Amino acid sequence: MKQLIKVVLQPIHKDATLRVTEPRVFSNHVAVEFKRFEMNKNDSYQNYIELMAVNFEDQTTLFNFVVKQGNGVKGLIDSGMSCVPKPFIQPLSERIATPNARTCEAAQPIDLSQLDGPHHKEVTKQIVKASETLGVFQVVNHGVSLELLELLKTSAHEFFAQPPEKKAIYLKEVSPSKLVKYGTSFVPEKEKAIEWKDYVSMLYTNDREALQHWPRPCRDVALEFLKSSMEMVKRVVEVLMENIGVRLEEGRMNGLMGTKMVNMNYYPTCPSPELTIGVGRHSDMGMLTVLLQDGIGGLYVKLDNGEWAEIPPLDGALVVNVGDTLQILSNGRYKSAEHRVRTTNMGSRVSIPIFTAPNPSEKIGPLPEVVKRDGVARYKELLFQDYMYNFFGQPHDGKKSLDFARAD
Ligand SMILES: O=C(O)CCC(=O)C(=O)O
Ligand SMILES: [Fe+2]
Repeated sequence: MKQLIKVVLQPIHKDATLRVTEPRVFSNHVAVEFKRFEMNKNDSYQNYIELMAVNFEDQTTLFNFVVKQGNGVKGLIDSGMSCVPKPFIQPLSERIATPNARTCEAAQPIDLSQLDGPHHKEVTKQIVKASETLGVFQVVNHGVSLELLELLKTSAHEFFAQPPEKKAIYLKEVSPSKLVKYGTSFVPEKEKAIEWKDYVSMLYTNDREALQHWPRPCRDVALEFLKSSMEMVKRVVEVLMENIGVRLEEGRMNGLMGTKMVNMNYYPTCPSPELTIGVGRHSDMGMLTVLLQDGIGGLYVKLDNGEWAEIPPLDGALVVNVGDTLQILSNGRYKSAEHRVRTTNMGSRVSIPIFTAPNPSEKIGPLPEVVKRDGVARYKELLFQDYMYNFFGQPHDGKKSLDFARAD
């Protein structure tokens, strides 16, 4: 909504020029953008300035400010907003009432340096058990340097600390590269309530394109993270495949792991965390996700009994979770993790996931070896691009995404 507000200026001297470009807040719900103003020497000392007022009580204006113009949830908080606006208020069923102190098996990390040594069997067992039950575990000695983990968190903060106009160039409608997308929430146009999260995602094709197109504050560390974790991801997939009697040829393995993407998530501090969510209940669509979270915490996974447990931040550890594709390939033996993120008023949280998924043109469906043993295929065979298209077309809704692939 545009409003004309009259303001009486008392210039310091006759040729005063007012240069205020940052949005400011006059009250809880009005942000004001000043336009450059130059005194007309012939005018009297009293003058008017046209102000553009953004009324955050108007939901369309708020949506445009946050989502369409790319100010993000961070822009809202930076403008002085001290309460949660309506479009972010979750229905009761989705809210996380009290921070749940309960933790789960994933509190005990798996030591990957032991995978190819005398403890191979034991470590394999731990990975398999976690993938068959929770769908998530944490790993240490994963081959990614601890310095890099620190740098990743710093550069995520650096990216989001930039002024909105620097980030908004990567909004999907205008981004100079198809590889990079910046935004807020998951599918904000379709959601009942918007998630309290800004993100930037960087799709990997090759090193040259990553260095050319990924945003400067994070490209080098994000690329290093991707490259130094990929060996570990492939090894974990191999272990899980071996366990179900499957040996993937190199070409098929590369096809199933052909899509790689690094995201940086930013969850601004939230004035009323009990009303919002950082990310709603969902599973990831791909093979495996590797995630670095900072020390703030708030990542929850759903247990078999329907309760939620926190995956506690562990210094130097990475979270690994099973995605829908791996559930489909294994005919349901491995479970994609249903997870969600709570918000907090303790500070802004960052997390950096790497998603691995099949090439769009790759066929996915239960692997023949497993179907033969199970005597039934629980999922259909389909092109990964169809699964992906459906996944990104719906708001987060737990593991409903898998229904798309279920055998009739
Ligand atoms: O921030 C987190 O801890 C999890 C983020 C997540 O689930 C996702 O980006 O898919
Ligand atoms: Fe996720």
